[in-house]
Amino acid sequence: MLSVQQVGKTYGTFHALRDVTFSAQGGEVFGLLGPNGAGKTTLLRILATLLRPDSGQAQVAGFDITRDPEAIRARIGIVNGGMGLPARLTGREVLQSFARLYGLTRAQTDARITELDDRLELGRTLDTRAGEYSTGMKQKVVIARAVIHDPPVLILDEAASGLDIFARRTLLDFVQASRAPGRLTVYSTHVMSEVEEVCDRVAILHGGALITLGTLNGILDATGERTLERAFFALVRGQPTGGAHV
Ligand SMILES: Nc1ncnc2c1ncn2[C@@H]1O[C@H](COP(=O)(O)OP(=O)(O)OP(=O)(O)O)[C@@H](O)[C@H]1O
Repeated sequence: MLSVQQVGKTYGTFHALRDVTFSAQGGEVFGLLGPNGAGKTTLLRILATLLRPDSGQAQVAGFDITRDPEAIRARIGIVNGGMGLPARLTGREVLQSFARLYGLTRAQTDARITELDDRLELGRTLDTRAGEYSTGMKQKVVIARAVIHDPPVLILDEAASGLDIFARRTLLDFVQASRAPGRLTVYSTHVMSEVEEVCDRVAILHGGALITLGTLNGILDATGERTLERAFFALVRGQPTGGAHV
């Protein structure tokens, strides 16, 4: 479902990603964990075909990021921090316009909106203009928009950031319930407890390098620590603190 081979990216002389290699399968919620600046967003932008790597290769949903970016864009949904909504449109209108872009019929769109209303508790967001949304309402519609076409690969980049506990709970429950054969969610965050709760496996990025990959229990066993946070500090001890300059 997702395969990354020796991907590297530099910004000028700064190594944001170096030699990152891993794969993730359908049926999993795959965590990407790392502190600010670790390279998570850079990696996710490469996987979403929004940014080209300087080196290495990657395939998403069976397609190559360099050769078939359009095929990948049709098969992924992405949520990242900077996404806005048109203030004058209601949530329903936002979802309907994206559904049209993806070629859904009116009946398919209505059925999908009903399903997402149920799963994401969209409620009154559907008929309220986006300009009047709270942060939580906005993020729910942004997530619904990302999955309106029912993509096999969902990429969430710090999707719980800024949400209150109710909206955060809805999001984490949605991610849990999205786990299904042939479907992959990539869940990127710097919040360890979110990884502990929803991810089947996690890759930890630090200074642009992948420093470990495994199940939560596997990482705890390997480091002899009791929590992911303690394991993280054990793993980064002695490593450079940021992407190095060449
Ligand atoms: N366009 C850019 N030009 C120069 N440096 C950049 C650019 N984009 C990102 N960087 C740098 O690359 C590094 C990795 O950034 P990235 O956004 O991928 O990290 P991140 O793990 O997503 O962190 P955060 O959670 O803070 O977004 C950071 O040091 C950042 O300052």
